[in-house]
Amino acid sequence: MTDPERIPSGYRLIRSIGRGNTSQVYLATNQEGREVALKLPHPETVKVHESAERFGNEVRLTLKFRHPHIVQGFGGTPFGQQAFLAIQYFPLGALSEQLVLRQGRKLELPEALRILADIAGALAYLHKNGAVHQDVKTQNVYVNPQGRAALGDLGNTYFMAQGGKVSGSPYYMAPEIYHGENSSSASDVYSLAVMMYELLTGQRPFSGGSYEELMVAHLTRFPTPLSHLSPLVPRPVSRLVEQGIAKRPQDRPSADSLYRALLDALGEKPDDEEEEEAHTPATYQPGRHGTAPRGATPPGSPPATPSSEPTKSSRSWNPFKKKS
Ligand SMILES: Nc1ncnc2c1ncn2[C@@H]1O[C@H](COP(=O)(O)OP(=O)(O)OP(=O)(O)O)[C@@H](O)[C@H]1O
Repeated sequence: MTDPERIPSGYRLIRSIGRGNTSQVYLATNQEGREVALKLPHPETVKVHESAERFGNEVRLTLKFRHPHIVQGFGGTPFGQQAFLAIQYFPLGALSEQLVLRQGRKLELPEALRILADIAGALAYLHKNGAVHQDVKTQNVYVNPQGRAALGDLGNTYFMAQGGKVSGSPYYMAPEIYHGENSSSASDVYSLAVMMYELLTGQRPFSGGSYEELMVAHLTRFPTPLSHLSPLVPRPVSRLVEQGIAKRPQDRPSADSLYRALLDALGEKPDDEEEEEAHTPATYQPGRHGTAPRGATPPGSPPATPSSEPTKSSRSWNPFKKKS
């Protein structure tokens, strides 16, 4: 039973819709009567510095970014006993849950291309703004009943200007992360390419029954080429997926080139108009957020050091500064 004192003012709980490691999620209505997914951190989350920081990070970044394919934030409080995050509600839940309900039946090709184009677009937008998501996977993708997708869970997202971080989920994590090196936009591309392979073929490129087995798979194995398993996937897309899961980050394409190839496969052009620049330019202040490695951090993770040049926007934009 939720302590009524923890329900943010103006919100009305309808029912519980999910429980994650960090928070309990409710379907609720907000002040305007809009249905939202309301995330309330578990009491343990707010007590432990690392997890409280991660939740706070998710709140602040979700409220800062504006993109049609990033789960929209409507309101939130990052820290303290009253911490919460109200976001866009997706009645079908996470894509991973939809895939389970389909009992292994793979998505139709246009459906998969649509979802992947939306997520690649969201990722290209984050990268353009100097951010790395660090946890691209089907559990963090939400698809609405019209088949349009949004990328969620910005809890591990960080700005390249703040220095590299090490985190991810074992099925999707890039070889360099297993090596204990810093993540970068190329590590996100790897995770996206793994998800593309999964959605376009109906099977994951790398499998294993334990963290160690998965590590060996990501570091040493080369999966069956996507074009062999799904010959109907347009060749430029399957080629980019194969490049996206390259072992070396420098051999991978950009999220933007994946986005463009996916749009091309759908017969569409990039609509730059639909993007809004991330807002609230402010002075960059490193060090506020500590990324919480999520169960998969290799031992001996290095200290955070800059992994790439900050982009223009990441230098001038501080996500942690309160809106004035
Ligand atoms: N926007 C949403 N719309 C509908 N259902 C959602 C939404 N966000 C979360 N859920 C449901 O709640 C569950 C838990 O959410 P999530 O995984 O984001 O929890 P978390 O504790 O914040 O994250 P993590 O487990 O990664 O720390 C999801 O699996 C999904 O079923």
